[in-house]
Amino acid sequence: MSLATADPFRPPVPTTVAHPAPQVRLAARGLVKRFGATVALDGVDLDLADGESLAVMGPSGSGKSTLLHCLAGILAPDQGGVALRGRDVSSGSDRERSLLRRRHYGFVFQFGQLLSELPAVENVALPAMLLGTSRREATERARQWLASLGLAGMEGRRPGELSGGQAQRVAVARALITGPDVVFADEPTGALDQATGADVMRVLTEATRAAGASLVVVTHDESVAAWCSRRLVIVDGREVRGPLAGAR
Ligand SMILES: Nc1ncnc2c1ncn2[C@@H]1O[C@H](COP(=O)(O)OP(=O)(O)OP(=O)(O)O)[C@@H](O)[C@H]1O
Repeated sequence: MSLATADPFRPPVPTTVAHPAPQVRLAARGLVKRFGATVALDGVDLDLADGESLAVMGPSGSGKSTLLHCLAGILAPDQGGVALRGRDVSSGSDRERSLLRRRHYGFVFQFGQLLSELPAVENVALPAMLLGTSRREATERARQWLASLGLAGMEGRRPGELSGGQAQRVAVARALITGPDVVFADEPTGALDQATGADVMRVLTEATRAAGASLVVVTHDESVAAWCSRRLVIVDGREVRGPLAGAR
């Protein structure tokens, strides 16, 4: 049995349809990014398949966040490129990359980055409204997402009235409400204790997979990476392969 959804905006419901073999969804080739004299990325290649979850690991300052930002179109690489379903998405203008992020990507950050003055339901509904969905429809979808992630009854709470783990669940719902192709998470459990972090990773990986999105997680933490299907280790802006990679 697999999980799929006819309407990508709604929480997934179980079905029994067969899926075709996974395809490469996001591909990066020869990514180089410099900040002045610092070479943050020094020729990174990457293929992310449909439904795959990838942990990006490595020491502090190795280029993990820079890689995530280049993959997600937040930064333009100095050399190389990124393709989403075969279409180049790294060379557009700031505005084009901003639209790309809104339409095709979801984001979960270390501290959630929810809007503190808005209740949870409005935080979740906002990305759908920015894509043109009516407030009523977006609010209904947001309620469904919050309920499906275990937050029924907390729709009206502001971020300051939620625990860290609850706030990250809201962030996961907000990342998924637009039916993204890829969800990017930068240290999503960095502000949480071990048990709460594991709970957030379970929700993040299960909900992302069920929604048909691929996932990229930047983390220092082996126990967080263990939730992902594959890992990429970078040191000094380059991928490290082989047994040493697992030891880091
Ligand atoms: N906006 C920037 N301006 C200048 N240097 C930067 C900038 N962003 C990143 N760097 C540098 O690029 C290198 C890679 O940084 P990056 O944040 O990608 O590393 P990281 O692996 O995510 O680190 P951490 O685990 O500590 O968050 C570092 O030397 C960093 O100082």
